Amino acid sequence: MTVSSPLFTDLYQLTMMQGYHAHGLHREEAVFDLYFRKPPFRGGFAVWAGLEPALDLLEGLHFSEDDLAYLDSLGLFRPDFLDALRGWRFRGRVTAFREGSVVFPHEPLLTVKAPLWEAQLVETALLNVLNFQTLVATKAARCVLAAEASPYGGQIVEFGARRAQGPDGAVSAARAAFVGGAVGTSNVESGRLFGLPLTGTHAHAWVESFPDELTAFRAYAALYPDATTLLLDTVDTLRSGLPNALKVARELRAAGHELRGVRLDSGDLAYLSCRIRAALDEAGFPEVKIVASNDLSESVIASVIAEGGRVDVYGVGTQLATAGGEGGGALGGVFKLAQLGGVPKMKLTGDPAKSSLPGEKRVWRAADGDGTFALDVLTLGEKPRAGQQVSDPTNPLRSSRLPEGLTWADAREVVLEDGRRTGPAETLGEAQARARADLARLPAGTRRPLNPHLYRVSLGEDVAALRDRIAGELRAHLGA
Ligand SMILES: Nc1ncnc2c1ncn2[C@@H]1O[C@H](COP(=O)(O)OP(=O)(O)OP(=O)(O)O)[C@@H](O)[C@H]1O
Ligand SMILES: O=P(O)(O)OC[C@H]1O[C@H](OP(=O)(O)OP(=O)(O)O)[C@H](O)[C@@H]1O
Ligand SMILES: O=C(O)c1cccnc1
Repeated sequence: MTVSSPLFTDLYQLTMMQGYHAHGLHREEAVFDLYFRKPPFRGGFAVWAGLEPALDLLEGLHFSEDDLAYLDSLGLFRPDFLDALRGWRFRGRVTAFREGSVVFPHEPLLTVKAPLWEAQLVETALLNVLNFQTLVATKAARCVLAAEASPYGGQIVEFGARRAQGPDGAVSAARAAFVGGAVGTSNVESGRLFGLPLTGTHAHAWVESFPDELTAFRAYAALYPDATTLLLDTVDTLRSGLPNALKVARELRAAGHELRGVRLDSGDLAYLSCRIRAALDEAGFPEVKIVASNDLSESVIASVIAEGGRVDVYGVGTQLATAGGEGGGALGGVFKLAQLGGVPKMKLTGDPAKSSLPGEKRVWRAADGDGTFALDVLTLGEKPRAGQQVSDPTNPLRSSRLPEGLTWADAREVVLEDGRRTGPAETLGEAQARARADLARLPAGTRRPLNPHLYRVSLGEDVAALRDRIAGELRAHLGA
């Protein structure tokens, strides 16, 4: 299976495609919006990730003879439809936030404008790639924000391949974690695929494989004299690991090298890192880094720092690669029809948060005088102006007037035209830099990990009026 296979979709997309084809609807121009309704981890934001792999997927999509033979074998698809899939490719336009952007609920993150059958097919794969990578990038950003709150600084590396949801999960989690601010991964295949910096220490098994800890430490240092990080807790962190590591650090220095780091993998990481920092400093090794691991999460990192911990690098595994924790596990991004053949469409439900927003929308982001993001506004095209009325997408009763003094920017770009990229693919470094810059522009309360201030995404009057008109028509049709 590759994700660029057109069969990486739900069966109903293909059965609908055949139906659109049979009814002559397939070439109708459709507009679909991809968005989520709730930020993950009960936080205030998400870091948008997975766009470049999603564009690769759209550019490469085609039905091979094998794909068509398999579809034929299902006994569901007619020869004329299968014939029409020969030479089929995605020819749509995609407008999206650039990767690494900080994004919020209810705003279209990516809009597909394409013949209906093309847009319908790609829903599953787009959501698969973008939901997961956005979730993991957001988790990484939360860990990075926690680590950087330390007066001494702190970095995140991704250690999660052994716990990730399958090989694909591990590889895309490593990529997404980097977008969210992790500085490296332990997974070598991810390093190769994406050019990510690789990082690593050694395991308990290394120490257990030698007659004693000191011999094991010396053997590792002899092999990697400029890249050794020693794991301290196989025997006893303070009574054995630390004194043995100090011995090896002195021996390395005498031979013209420096010990790179030590790793803590159990016990109270705040207490132990303080004790070890003091011992390393006192022995003349202030540059030796302290790495910590053991079921870390943004809240453990914050706790270690609140207690004065001196960890330099946090190796985060399970919680990062599986995006675990409350409000994690999955991002509920959706892909909803907003317009067909020029006619705005919406899904009406009893729950206003679940109704979709009709029309072809633009996302505008406002910044205040010092560059801090102020709010996002969706319009049918026009740039918002001071004094205009805007309203909450889920509660029309909550409305306000746009203040003076905001600078407005079109938040998205056309990234695919006629199914082809409009420019070169961005590098992961660019995406990571964008995430860092955007996170720095978030209001502090929105960055807060728990019970954050909810950043405002509002509807311009034109979008709200269109939604009210169509909702009214749908209700009138029901006789409601
Ligand atoms: N100062 C701290 N504040 C908050 N959480 C911490 C702190 N120090 C360690 N932790 C976390 O507490 C948990 C302790 O895990 P655990 O009970 O497994 O302890 P342990 O000493 O590592 O034992 P084991 O040897 O079984 O791994 C881990 O998730 C660890 O990251
Ligand atoms: O964030 P995490 O999921 O903890 O990932 C990193 C962990 O993976 C390794 O040990 P492993 O968990 O395989 O064994 P251990 O629990 O016995 O250390 C490593 O020593 C870390 O503790
Ligand atoms: O290199 C390490 O220390 C490492 C890698 C993966 C998982 N745990 C630790």
